[in-house]
Amino acid sequence: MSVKENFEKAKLDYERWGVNVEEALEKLKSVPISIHCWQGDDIGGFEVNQQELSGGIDVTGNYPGKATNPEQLRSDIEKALSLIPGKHRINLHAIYGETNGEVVERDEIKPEHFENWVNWAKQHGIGLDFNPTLFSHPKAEDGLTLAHPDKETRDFWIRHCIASRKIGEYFGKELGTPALTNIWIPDGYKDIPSDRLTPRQRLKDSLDEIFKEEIDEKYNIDAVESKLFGIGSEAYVVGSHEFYLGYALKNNKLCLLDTGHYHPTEVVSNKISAMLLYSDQLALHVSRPVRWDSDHVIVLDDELREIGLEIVRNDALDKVMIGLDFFDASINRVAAWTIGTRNMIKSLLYALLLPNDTLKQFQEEGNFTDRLALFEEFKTYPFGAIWDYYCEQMEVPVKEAWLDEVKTYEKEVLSKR
Ligand SMILES: C[C@H](O)[C@H](O)[C@@H](O)C(=O)CO
Ligand SMILES: [Mn+2]
Repeated sequence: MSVKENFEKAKLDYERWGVNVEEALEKLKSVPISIHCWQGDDIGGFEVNQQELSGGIDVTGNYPGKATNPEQLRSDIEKALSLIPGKHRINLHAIYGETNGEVVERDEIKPEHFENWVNWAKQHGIGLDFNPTLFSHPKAEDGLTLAHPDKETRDFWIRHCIASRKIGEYFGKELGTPALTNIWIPDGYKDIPSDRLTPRQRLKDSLDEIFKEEIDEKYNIDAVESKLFGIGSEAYVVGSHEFYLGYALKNNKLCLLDTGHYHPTEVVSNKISAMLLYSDQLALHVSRPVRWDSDHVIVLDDELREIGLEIVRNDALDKVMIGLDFFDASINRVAAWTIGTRNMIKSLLYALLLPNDTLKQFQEEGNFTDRLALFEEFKTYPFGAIWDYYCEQMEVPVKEAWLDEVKTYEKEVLSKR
């Protein structure tokens, strides 16, 4: 049977429960996933005076072929985009600027250093998102940046964040879609602090300074990303969830929830509905923490499906800005992007294909038997046939056919680096 014939047959199963499959596919097409560029080069970046990765994050593995310059990185992203259905966005860090061999300090980065990225994004009709980089730098060596006790150090990072928002604004103006500029800092302590308040007070003041200048949200949207712990900040992280939740609500900023930044059994899927009652939008870094914030490539597991469900059934596809944040250097990096991003999209499709209204009604009626029965039966509905058809429609490889393309690319391009 052809992909289309399989689809037509599968569609009937879903339609019996009132699911409009064509409508689901149309909706899915309009959802951009912000794909993080840093999977392609193990968060190295292109600074002339490149430093070792720091900030309590780590990339393990040494699979050959990583991108070592912007052209290679863009070419690898293009390859991945050609294997992922839909129109997506690319998320950059400040260390991915291009400065023509010149050392440009982080507090002096300018839109012009990202001109090539913007031209490339225009060529591909995609949006760009941005992140200041407050790690892998001598001024962040002791693990403190915006909360640093030393004013000069703090001011340096404040200027970096201000410069980053301007770059976000530039992306938004040039590309006609607002950039999400997300601030994540590593600040914290390895051991039990004697004062938790003072660093948080300093972080709050630094953020106030960074956001002093209003930037039109048509061009740039600010987000702040919390964390629970990192390597070297096991006992205390200044920018905790409660810290940023409060800050974001009070200052009309977006909270960015990274799925690896909570206690091992604490799930982001359960936070989405609660937070959307109090803020119009929120942002995600979807990652897969294996026992810690390990940033494994996301798989279609229960939590990823639950995240998709929470976004879809709460009608929040345009309220939750979905970004990815994983980095695995032990496998082909183009494959890592492809697997992870296809999984994110699959989770949304899975959610769009559930009879969500019926399931909600069961719950309201106290009919928990039917609720559980349907949840479980739908797990073996012919979801794959709908997904395959979507891929075919979007002109990307069906099933694992994309893997052959990655292998060819590895043979012809990556292995020659
Ligand atoms: C490189 C990313 O910005 C970084 O991973 C950050 O988002 C994070 O999640 C740190 O743990
Ligand atoms: Mn993150």
